Amino acid sequence: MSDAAAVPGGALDAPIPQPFPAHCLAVDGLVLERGERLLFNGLTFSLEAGELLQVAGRNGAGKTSLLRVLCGLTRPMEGEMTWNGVPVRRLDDGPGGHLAYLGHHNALKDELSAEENIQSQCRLHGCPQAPEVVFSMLEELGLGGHADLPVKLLSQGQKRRVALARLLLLRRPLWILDEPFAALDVQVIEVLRQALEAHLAARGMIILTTHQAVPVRGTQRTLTLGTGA
Ligand SMILES: Nc1ncnc2c1ncn2[C@@H]1O[C@H](COP(=O)(O)OP(=O)(O)OP(=O)(O)O)[C@@H](O)[C@H]1O
Repeated sequence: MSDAAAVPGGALDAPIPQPFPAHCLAVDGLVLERGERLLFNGLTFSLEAGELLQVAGRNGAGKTSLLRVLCGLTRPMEGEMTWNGVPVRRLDDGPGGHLAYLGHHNALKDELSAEENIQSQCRLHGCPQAPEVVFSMLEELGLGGHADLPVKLLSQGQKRRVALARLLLLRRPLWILDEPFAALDVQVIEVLRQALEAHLAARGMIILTTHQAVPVRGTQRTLTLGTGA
């Protein structure tokens, strides 16, 4: 099935979501070694409500590794993170947490449909959604006719769209996204671009890696790894 299947209007018509409270994240003095390579040493940055941080750097510079540290999937040798001034070991993505993470893998269960994948994850994260809300989001992302199929039957780009629909419905203030534009056709790139802008406008925060410029209005900063940071 063509990944260029229609996205109605090619745009997400959803209004800007209810604003989040003004959170802030501070990262101080992170040190990480991988396979005997020092990827970063004393890495320090902060992020305020409504800001986007693009993590840049050449292949192998440590971008994915940094996102994994932020999500608590990899433990740094040294360093501290605070969320609203309170030290945290990891940015919680469990029920009641503040984080939604979209990595290289979509983390979908192959045997479940798009709708079931999203419903189960939303319930697990403590924000159950009405079926019509899920279907409407899938429709926005051009998956209206595919909501009931096991996701193993979807193309790579369609699976990525399901993962994006889940991200948009999880309602978390901090999005951590690893190469979110990869495997998307131009129409869904536009949907994602608008979703990122709406998230920032609602005082959400975004940390993402991408090898392209981020075509999003709003406060953006760049953190380039592999420069002795
Ligand atoms: N589990 C691991 N064990 C050993 N080395 C690892 C591990 N995971 C990553 N690395 C190494 O850490 C370095 C940084 O990898 P990482 O995936 O963070 O880079 P990246 O900047 O995201 O790269 P790309 O742009 O290619 O996605 C690489 O040299 C990689 O081989």
